[in-house]
Amino acid sequence: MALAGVRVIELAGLAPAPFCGMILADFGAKVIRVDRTKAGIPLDTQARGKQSVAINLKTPEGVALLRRLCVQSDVVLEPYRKGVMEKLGLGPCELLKENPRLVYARLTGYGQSGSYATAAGHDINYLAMSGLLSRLGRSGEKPYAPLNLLADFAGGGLTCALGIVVALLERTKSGKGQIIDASMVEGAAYTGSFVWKSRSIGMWDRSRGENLLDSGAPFYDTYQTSDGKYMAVGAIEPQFYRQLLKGLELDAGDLPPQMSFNDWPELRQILTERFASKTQADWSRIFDGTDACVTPVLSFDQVSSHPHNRERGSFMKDSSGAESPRPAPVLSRTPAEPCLASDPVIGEHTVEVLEQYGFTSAEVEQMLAAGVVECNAVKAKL
Ligand SMILES: C[C@H](CCC[C@@H](C)[C@H]1CC[C@H]2[C@@H]3[C@H](O)C[C@@H]4C[C@H](O)CC[C@]4(C)[C@H]3C[C@H](O)[C@]12C)C(=O)SCCNC(=O)CCNC(=O)[C@H](O)C(C)(C)COP(=O)(O)OP(=O)(O)OC[C@H]1O[C@@H](n2cnc3c(N)ncnc32)[C@H](O)[C@@H]1OP(=O)(O)O
Repeated sequence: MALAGVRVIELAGLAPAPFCGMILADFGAKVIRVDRTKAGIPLDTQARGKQSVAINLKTPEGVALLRRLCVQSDVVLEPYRKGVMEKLGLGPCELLKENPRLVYARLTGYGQSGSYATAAGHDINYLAMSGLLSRLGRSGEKPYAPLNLLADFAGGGLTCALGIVVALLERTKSGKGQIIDASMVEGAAYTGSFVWKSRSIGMWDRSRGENLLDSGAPFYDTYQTSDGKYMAVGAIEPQFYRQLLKGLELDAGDLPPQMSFNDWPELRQILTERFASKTQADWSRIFDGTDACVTPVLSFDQVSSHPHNRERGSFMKDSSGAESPRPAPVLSRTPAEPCLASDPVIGEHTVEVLEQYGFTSAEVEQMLAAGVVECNAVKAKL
């Protein structure tokens, strides 16, 4: 796999850093998640392919141990509030001095500088600060955050993974590591570069929810079908819009012009009534194989059995039968090979990993006895 041989130390976090670590693991990196001792139930749902060591970083021995792990690793990924790692004596100055090849990735909401740098926050706050949230939502309604996808995952975990891969690539030339300051505000804003930069061509001149791509246009929206499901319509270009009308058995001559903003409410009403007259399966049969840009809005239950997704194997099952998306994108020679085994329990690999990193059995025993590290066995499932 593309990242085979890359060793990553991921400090356990809430959602974005675990996703970043999972991407690296899916593409072949060896990712070791550092959990707290006495942590209880693991809350990381993005742990695929990782190993877990439990270390008490509130002890000098725990800190010294982590430093030893970082000396022999390529990447450290930390998701804490600014200053937490420095307080522990694990800041980039210390770690890069000991391992100048280390890529030190810091994934935070507000970044490592600026007046909000130390403030707590979550996806919705970062999205708000990026400007994007002000543009999301329907006409006349308040701004609406689309789950925690944009800041935590697109602007956070994914962007940080890009930073890590780029830094690793650069290291092949310079031989040097570097610090990555991944702010979710900036990552989300960067993901939204199209929105930012297409203001210059008037894409967002109207209020929220009244533009071409923000549910303002009736030909770029969702419609309920007679069985309570939905269809997604993205028929922007005139040639595709004509196919939409054809599938709906509507005559362009009886309708207002496609791009007449003032007539959009009337057009939306016509499309709403038409879509409500048949089931989702009926509409799918009508539009499949056309260029009308009309697709069913699939539920999680429907997604993997849809013929297109099934043909590509876009979703996969783990050893417990749970379904999830296959890693993307697909590389032709060295594709991701996601681990299908169950996620690690906290501290499951403590002894194994420490031995791999050169600790003697006596050292490991001593740290276990002193509560510096913890090793937990997987409970058998009956
Ligand atoms: C919207 C998303 C978040 C969604 C996550 C949800 C899935 C979950 C969030 C809450 C969960 C629920 C909750 O826990 C209650 C239930 C618990 C039950 O067990 C299960 C059900 C629950 C309902 C549970 C269910 C779900 O899991 C939840 C709903 C996001 O937006 S995520 C993005 C968040 N932002 C960031 O990541 C930005 C960067 N980070 C930060 O700004 C801060 O870390 C953050 C997130 C604000 C948290 O601040 P906090 O004060 O808690 O921590 P820090 O200041 O960073 O300091 C960390 C301290 O921990 C020490 N430490 C770290 N590792 C170790 C170790 N191995 N050993 C010892 N100590 C360690 C570290 O030294 C720091 O200590 P100090 O404070 O003394 O410096």
